[in-house]
Amino acid sequence: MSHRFCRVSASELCALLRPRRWTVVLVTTPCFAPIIWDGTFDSAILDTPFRNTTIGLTVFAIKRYVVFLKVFLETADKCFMVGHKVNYYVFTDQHADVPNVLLQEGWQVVNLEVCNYPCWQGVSMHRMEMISNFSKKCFLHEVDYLVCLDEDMMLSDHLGVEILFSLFGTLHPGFYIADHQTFTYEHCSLSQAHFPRDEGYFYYAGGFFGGSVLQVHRLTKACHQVMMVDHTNHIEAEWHDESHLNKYLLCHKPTKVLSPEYLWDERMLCRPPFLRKLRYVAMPKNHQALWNRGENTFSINSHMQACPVLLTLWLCLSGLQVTQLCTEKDVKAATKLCVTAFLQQGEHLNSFLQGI
Ligand SMILES: CC(=O)N[C@H]1[C@@H](OP(=O)(O)OP(=O)(O)OC[C@H]2O[C@@H](n3ccc(=O)[nH]c3=O)[C@H](O)[C@@H]2O)O[C@H](CO)[C@H](O)[C@@H]1O
Ligand SMILES: [Mn+2]
Repeated sequence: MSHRFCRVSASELCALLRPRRWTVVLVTTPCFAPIIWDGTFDSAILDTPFRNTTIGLTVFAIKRYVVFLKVFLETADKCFMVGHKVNYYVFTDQHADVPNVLLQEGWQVVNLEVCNYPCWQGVSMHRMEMISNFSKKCFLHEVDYLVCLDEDMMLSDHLGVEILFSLFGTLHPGFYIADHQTFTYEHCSLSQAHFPRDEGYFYYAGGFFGGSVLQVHRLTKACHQVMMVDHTNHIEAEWHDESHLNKYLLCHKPTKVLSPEYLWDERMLCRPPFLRKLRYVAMPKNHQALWNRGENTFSINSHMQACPVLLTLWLCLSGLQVTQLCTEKDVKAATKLCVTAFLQQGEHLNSFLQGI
């Protein structure tokens, strides 16, 4: 009987056994859907089967959000689906202010006239209705896939066909390493977005989802319908369309999941070393300037009383001034991100809390 050992010197053996600084990231969901990170795909191989594919990108620039459009389009032109055919669908009520951005040959911007809603929640939530309506009316005949993005963001690295599949969602950057218990699913049992606490593996971001036109049509139609049921019952899910998107993706598992490379906010979050690329990042946003004076104004005191430690903590971590948290939405976002801060800064926070 022969022993088949390979010859390894003592120093090589030491090197092999020495623990390395590996970072383990999840690359499939429990349903075996791939989770897309840098290094898990090869664009050169993937581009060929998608050669004749047309991709539709939906983006909303309603009211003052039109100010973000120029940078959004300019950066998308450089990074989004390079080498493939893209139709940009810009839903807007501000036609006169849509910038004339020179795009790659064959690409086009299609302006879609839509109405606005008095508050930002209304605009954000009605995106589902508008995407659903236009999917049926034209997208189904014009493109193969739809990518539905927030517009107050910019592309900062390659974002290509590796994301395409029948239905995909993006891990929310605030919760990709968070404990399942902290996910901000809708816990009010009266809402259609209600999510039992012991279900769901991932928390998805409202600002980046997509898939085949048929699947996106189904998703947006279903989300709109349940939001209307909530509306009739005078209920609004805490995270609006994002809450309903999460509920939908619990019941209809995505076939691909995008890592937080595909949605990040450098001002709010510490970038971990394993996040090798940031492909789509938040632009700085001043809510006061975006909204009309008096609209959505909010007194911080009531929330500070409700949750003073969380808010103080978040303010310290983010370096924000109290005066910058001027709207209810800001404070909600602060509280949501505070959970992340707790998880990411664990050690520091313990000592910080002891000092309070
Ligand atoms: C990055 C991300 O995951 N963002 C989600 C998050 O908040 P965000 O704080 O990112 O929401 P937001 O203020 O960016 O609003 C969502 C989007 O609606 C559009 N818009 C909004 C208001 C307006 O007056 N005009 C206008 O055009 C615009 O395209 C914007 O990007 O949670 C929201 C629901 O609470 C949505 O699910 C967002 O997609
Ligand atoms: Mn946004």
